[in-house]
Amino acid sequence: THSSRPQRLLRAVQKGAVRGDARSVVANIDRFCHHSEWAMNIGDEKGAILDSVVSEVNPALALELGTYCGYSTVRIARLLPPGGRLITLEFNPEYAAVARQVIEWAGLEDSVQLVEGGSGDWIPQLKEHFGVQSFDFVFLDHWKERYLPDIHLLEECELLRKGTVVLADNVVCPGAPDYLAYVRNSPAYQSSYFQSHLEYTKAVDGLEKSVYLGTTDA
Ligand SMILES: O=c1[nH]cnc2c(O)c(F)c(-c3ccc(F)cc3)cc12
Ligand SMILES: [Mg+2]
Repeated sequence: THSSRPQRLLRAVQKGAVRGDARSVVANIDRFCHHSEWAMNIGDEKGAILDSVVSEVNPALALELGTYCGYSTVRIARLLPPGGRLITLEFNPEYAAVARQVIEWAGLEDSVQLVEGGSGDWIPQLKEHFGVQSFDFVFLDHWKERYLPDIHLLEECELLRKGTVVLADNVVCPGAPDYLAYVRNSPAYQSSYFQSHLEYTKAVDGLEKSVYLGTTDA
């Protein structure tokens, strides 16, 4: 009946962070991961790059694939403009349960909608279920094998518009070579790489930022 790592991470937030203070939730998760247990949050170094891209896009509507414990969910949601919304998809129910509580501790539950389920099943339902047209910003941080099929699915479901920014974590470690080859070679994207380090370690990792240019169809 031992706790899980996500549950220990949540306890660290509830113990150390100020309720309603998103910055302190982020700081306490980073402290926990630096000093107690590594966890696969984007972390402070790559998180600063995420913050700068989100601030530049200033999305009214954002999508995150892969919530985990809600660390990047909080980083993104705290930067949304008034009325801005973030939809985040998580496959693992245990992660989702922890993430809901982390998001609530940060006081961001009103601008975040967490959906439990697989991205492959949910992406085709987002328009009718949430009444969304297209996303201004998409963050890929779920599973490297899903990056390529899911960006194709987002295109097919017309959930991207000219100028939508797609940011992908872990393009080096664990790596998503097929995804990188696609966004870097497709005329539909203007792609750029931000070198950084794997969260809480010295290993190299990076983020790929890809701006959707739309299709050449008439
Ligand atoms: O599966 C993942 N989904 C989303 N993000 C991840 C991540 O940021 C990681 F560092 C890692 C990771 C896990 C173990 C390692 F040894 C290295 C990276 C995995 C994921
Ligand atoms: Mg990641």
